[in-house]
Amino acid sequence: NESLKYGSQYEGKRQDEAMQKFRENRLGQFIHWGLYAIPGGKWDGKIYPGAAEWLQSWADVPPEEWSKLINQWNPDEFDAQEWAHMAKEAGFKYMTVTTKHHEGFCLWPSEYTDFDVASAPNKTDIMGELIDAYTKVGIDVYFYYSILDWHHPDWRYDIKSEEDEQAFERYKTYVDNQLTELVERYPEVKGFWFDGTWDKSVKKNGKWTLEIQQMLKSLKPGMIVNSRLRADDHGSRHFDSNDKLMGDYESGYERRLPSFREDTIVTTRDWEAVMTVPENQWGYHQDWSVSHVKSTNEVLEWITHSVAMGGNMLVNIGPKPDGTIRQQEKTLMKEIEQWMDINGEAIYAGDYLGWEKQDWGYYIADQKTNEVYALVFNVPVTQKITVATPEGISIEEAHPLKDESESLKISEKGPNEVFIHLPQPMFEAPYVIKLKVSGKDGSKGTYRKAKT
Ligand SMILES: COc1ccc([C@H]2[C@H](O)[C@H](O)[C@H](C)N2C)cc1
Repeated sequence: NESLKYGSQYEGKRQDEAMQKFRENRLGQFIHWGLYAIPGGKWDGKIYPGAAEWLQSWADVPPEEWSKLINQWNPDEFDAQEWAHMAKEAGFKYMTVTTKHHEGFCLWPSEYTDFDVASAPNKTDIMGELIDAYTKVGIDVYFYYSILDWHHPDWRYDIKSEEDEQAFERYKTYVDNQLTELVERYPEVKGFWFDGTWDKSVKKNGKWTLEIQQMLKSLKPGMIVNSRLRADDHGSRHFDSNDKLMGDYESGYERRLPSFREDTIVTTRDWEAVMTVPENQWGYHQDWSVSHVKSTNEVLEWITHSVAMGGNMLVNIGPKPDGTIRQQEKTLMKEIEQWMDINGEAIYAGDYLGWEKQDWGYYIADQKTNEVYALVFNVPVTQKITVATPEGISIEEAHPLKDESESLKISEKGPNEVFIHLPQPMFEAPYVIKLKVSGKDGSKGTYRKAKT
């Protein structure tokens, strides 16, 4: 291990209350909103199938032309309470919203730029409305902030000249000022989700990325910052040159999940996956036929897979330019609500169990109660699931969360292996079973050692 000045600052999971709450939240809502919602993936009459919030890039729109979209920013149907209510009903425990995406447009009245809502026809302070409405219903709010900024004249992809150096110094001050402004204006914010940090200019400024983290934590003790912000002394990102995680949790899983076979190392740290409902649309795209759109059961499996590996999941919505939520996303939130109303106890405060992964689905252990859940996604034609327990641990009872008064038949399969017989007719939604487990040492049988 070499000594690094701007690498990882501590090892292991933060155990303070703020981080414990992040870890127990497990299920969050990601919101991508900005000027990109106005064209919604279409420019000069052409639909671009790529991510709608990247349309400026796909359609190669000059910044000064893209910036004119500010004159069309008028979300007159925006109702933060409605969004917060839908999110609360769906069972989201936290929410992360774009304050500023790569386009550089600020969804709050910033004193450091005119490219913000204060300079648009509709001057609503979107960040203020959202953090008030979501906090009021008990949902923790986090801010997404893109370091990459296609609008700001001092942004640089790389630092190759004295002029670049001076410009980027001005840009760093702009960012520091905006981040300070966001925490001071919205002190209930719980943490920051940084993005747009892959370019050389940021990788050459690892010290700055640590200073941002330290500044935020001094502004608000307990503040949570993702690994994607950080570069170390040598430009290594997320993990420093000694392979130590930087930031408070790993945020490398974007539209992909760790594998139970190869990646159980993730269970030794806090992490969060983020996912889109279409294959790859974060901002509003008017034509979702351009790619596969995940069904509710697919989204539920993403959520379950993340929690079963000891991580969090942010499910994304991309609101329309008028401030309303598209029907597919409203339906999805309603269906998540219906499933979470019955099965949320297996998700909230859920964690990695470590029993042998089975093809029928996932195990989740409750961090606090030590209850064990089997979440069945792949219906077995044998009409029973195999549960193989570690030495000395056995399954006493099995009750479906749908109706806990029901008991499922358990039969011996072999040493430390039982069958749990599933009800007929087979079910259409992920079926969650609460297992009553006994252990040789009297523990509740939750075998927690993560295979690293
Ligand atoms: C270069 O590939 C990228 C770059 C940025 C992203 C951005 C998306 O716009 C969205 O904000 C996602 C969370 N982020 C990683 C996605 C893919």
